[in-house]
Amino acid sequence: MDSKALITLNHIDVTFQQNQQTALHAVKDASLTINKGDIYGIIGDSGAGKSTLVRTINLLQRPTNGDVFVNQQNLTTLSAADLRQARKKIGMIFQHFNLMASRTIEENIVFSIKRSALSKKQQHEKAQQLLAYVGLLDKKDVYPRQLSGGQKQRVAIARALANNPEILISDEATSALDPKTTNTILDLLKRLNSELNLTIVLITHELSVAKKICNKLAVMQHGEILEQNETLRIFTQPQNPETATFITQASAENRVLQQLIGQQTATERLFLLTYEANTANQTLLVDLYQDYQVIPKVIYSTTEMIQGRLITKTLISLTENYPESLIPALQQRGIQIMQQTKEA
Ligand SMILES: Nc1ncnc2c1ncn2[C@@H]1O[C@H](COP(=O)(O)OP(=O)(O)OP(=O)(O)O)[C@@H](O)[C@H]1O
Repeated sequence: MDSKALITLNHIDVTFQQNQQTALHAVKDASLTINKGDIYGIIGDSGAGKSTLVRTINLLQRPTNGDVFVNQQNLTTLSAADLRQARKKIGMIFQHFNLMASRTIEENIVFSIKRSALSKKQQHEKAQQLLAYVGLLDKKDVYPRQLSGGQKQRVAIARALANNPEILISDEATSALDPKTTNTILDLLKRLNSELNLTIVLITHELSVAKKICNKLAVMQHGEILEQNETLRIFTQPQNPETATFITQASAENRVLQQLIGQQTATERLFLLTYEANTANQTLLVDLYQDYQVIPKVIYSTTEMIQGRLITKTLISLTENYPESLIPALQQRGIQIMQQTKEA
């Protein structure tokens, strides 16, 4: 086993028996490795199996088949008492915060360490330190209903940290928040990762979240992991055509693209190019003219930051008689190129 690996999921299957005749295969033969210090994103459509797979990491969901290793320890073979100990090292936050409405913010945090070796006084000191860390010490005596969504998620994060976890699982933790609050929570998660060396496993259906903080991604579809790689690679050079289709369809600009593609005439061919906006690529369109005497029409172009790198997406139109060797030549330059056709 890889010695840097903190979490290894080995050939995980999860099947839900729906009735005597039918079973739903929610996760199919999924294997992945998460290293210490990763912010590892799991992306994919609704129902792809993301939550089910991630819930096997702390055995909230027992796999039907396969092994779960955390710190080289196979959790599936542990006794109930050892599993309880192992789970303490894995904190979790959720979309709907899951705070206890009848307890104050401080009591919510104390509750999760009430069986620890700490004295009552130490438990309260710890809760207050954690609230200070997430910037909410002044709210320690209020109840969850008196907080905004972003503040509730900060409390949930403080609570998840109370047992000094090595791993934090975030299941759509920003999905109920507005974009500005989402950014503050993502900044906080990044801080936990760099200051506390916390490994984060993050489920999201928002590609912008994955682009902003994940260093690695696994893409799931119909229970299977289609592809796993560094975030930049997934968005710029996906190896699996279904990954490429998923990230294009799930992207914010897809509607605009579909509209433009719908206006395509019979004699033109549209291609979506994705590439790093570096000096070599600044002359891309001029190079196409010089090398192939084609003049691509630029229909749409956008640039965004992924993992600190500027990535450009450009929709170009070529006349139908473009030279075929142009496509492999672009791919050789590290440019991802996808032909776009009108949806049936
Ligand atoms: N406890 C369960 N019993 C039966 N079926 C389940 C159970 N949990 C999940 N499923 C089914 O397994 C499949 C995968 O669900 P899962 O929640 O893992 O997907 P997801 O990718 O996290 O989706 P979403 O983003 O909508 O939460 C779905 O078809 C879901 O209905």
